[in-house]
Amino acid sequence: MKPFYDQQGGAPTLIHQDQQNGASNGSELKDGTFQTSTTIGNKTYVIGGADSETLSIDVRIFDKCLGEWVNPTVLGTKPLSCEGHSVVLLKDRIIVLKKNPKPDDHTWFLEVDTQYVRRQKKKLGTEVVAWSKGVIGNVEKPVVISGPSGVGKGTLISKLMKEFPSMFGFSVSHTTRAARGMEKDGVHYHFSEKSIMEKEIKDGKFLEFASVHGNLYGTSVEAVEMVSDAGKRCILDIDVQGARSVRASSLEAIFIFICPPTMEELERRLRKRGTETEEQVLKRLRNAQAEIEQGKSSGIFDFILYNDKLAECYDSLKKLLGLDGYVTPPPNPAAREFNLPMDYSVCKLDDRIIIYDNSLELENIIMLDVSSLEGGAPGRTRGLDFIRMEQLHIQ
Ligand SMILES: Nc1ncnc2c1ncn2[C@@H]1O[C@H](COP(=O)(O)OP(=O)(O)OP(=O)(O)O)[C@@H](O)[C@H]1O
Ligand SMILES: Nc1nc2c(ncn2[C@@H]2O[C@H](COP(=O)(O)O)[C@@H](O)[C@H]2O)c(=O)[nH]1
Repeated sequence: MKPFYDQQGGAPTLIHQDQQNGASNGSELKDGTFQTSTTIGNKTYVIGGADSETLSIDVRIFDKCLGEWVNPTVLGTKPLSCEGHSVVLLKDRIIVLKKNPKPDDHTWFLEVDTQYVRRQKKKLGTEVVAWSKGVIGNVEKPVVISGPSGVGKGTLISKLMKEFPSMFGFSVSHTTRAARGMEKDGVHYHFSEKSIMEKEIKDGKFLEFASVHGNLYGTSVEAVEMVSDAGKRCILDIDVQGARSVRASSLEAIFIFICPPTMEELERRLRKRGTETEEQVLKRLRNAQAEIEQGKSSGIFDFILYNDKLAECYDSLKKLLGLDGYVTPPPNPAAREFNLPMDYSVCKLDDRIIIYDNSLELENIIMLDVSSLEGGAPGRTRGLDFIRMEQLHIQ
């Protein structure tokens, strides 16, 4: 039996049992809210109730050494509060399985000691936890494309998206630069005010950001996740600084650097495009030299392609993405949904979580395999595998 902590006051109230692996699986409190507690070392993570502003599940920490409650900085998209949930402790994160959930909203992870959380704790100097939504299965790794301005990244990406519309989706970046004539907000970029974008960066909404040619550019977590949630492979068109940040993040991607055949040709393309003032063209060309050096030597990039003849470069790009002659079946979003029963208990066996209801009948027992998780905060946690025990029995 473990103490269960009263949300309101300082005194811990003993109200629940069902202790497994440091996690106590929940109780309804007097005010109708529901909470669970998970103890890791000296800290007890109390998950439950609803944040009155966002209606999301609340997180508080009781620090036994300090003998007091700590309100952590909570990063990531928060799950909406629900009728109840179960928790299971993994090494550095807590799985939160919602009760009576929607088919695509049952599994969440509260990261408490992952690399991302540790980095954020150091940066912010506060207690930090981060939410990450669990997703069944995996999508192919995102593709990061970098290269100097005018080299032809956008042209190559457009060709790819046109030829394989159901396979690729574009990560729409935020930028503080002004829109060009034909550019549409929300399609080419999310054109943002600097102060708003800076606030969102501070709130942890960006996977990466950088000051490029005098403006702020950034990839929001949401931009990448929207593409992945649609079952498509995400393409990011970002500069070398951004690629470096993504390389250091939990997003596993393929990194491709596009080089111009010569600096003269790069200048010719930039001028011919006619979208920049003379001053901006000169600035972009000055930056190009350093970007090419870093692109070739930094070790960030898995592949370097020269965009001399467009058709040849495009063919090479398709080849390295495994698309030469290969017909990929369209994604099936339904395969990434699963229904949990209305009410259930959980227990953990190694890398498997057993989900069962009171009947204990085989047909109502589900196994969640978490041995192949990928990604995580600040994005989704992929690789969930739900298996009905009934299916295993038949095989
Ligand atoms: N292989 C090529 N040969 C000749 N022109 C090209 C080639 N590839 C692209 N272009 C042209 O070069 C110009 C710049 O291309 P694009 O806008 O795709 O560059 P970019 O790398 O996306 O630039 P930015 O980083 O500024 O967005 C465009 O006018 C495009 O039509
Ligand atoms: N680090 C990031 N760089 C980005 C992002 N979106 C675009 N870019 C890069 O900026 C330059 C200039 O783009 P332009 O549209 O103004 O010509 C180019 O190198 C892009 O790759 C981003 O989200 N993050």
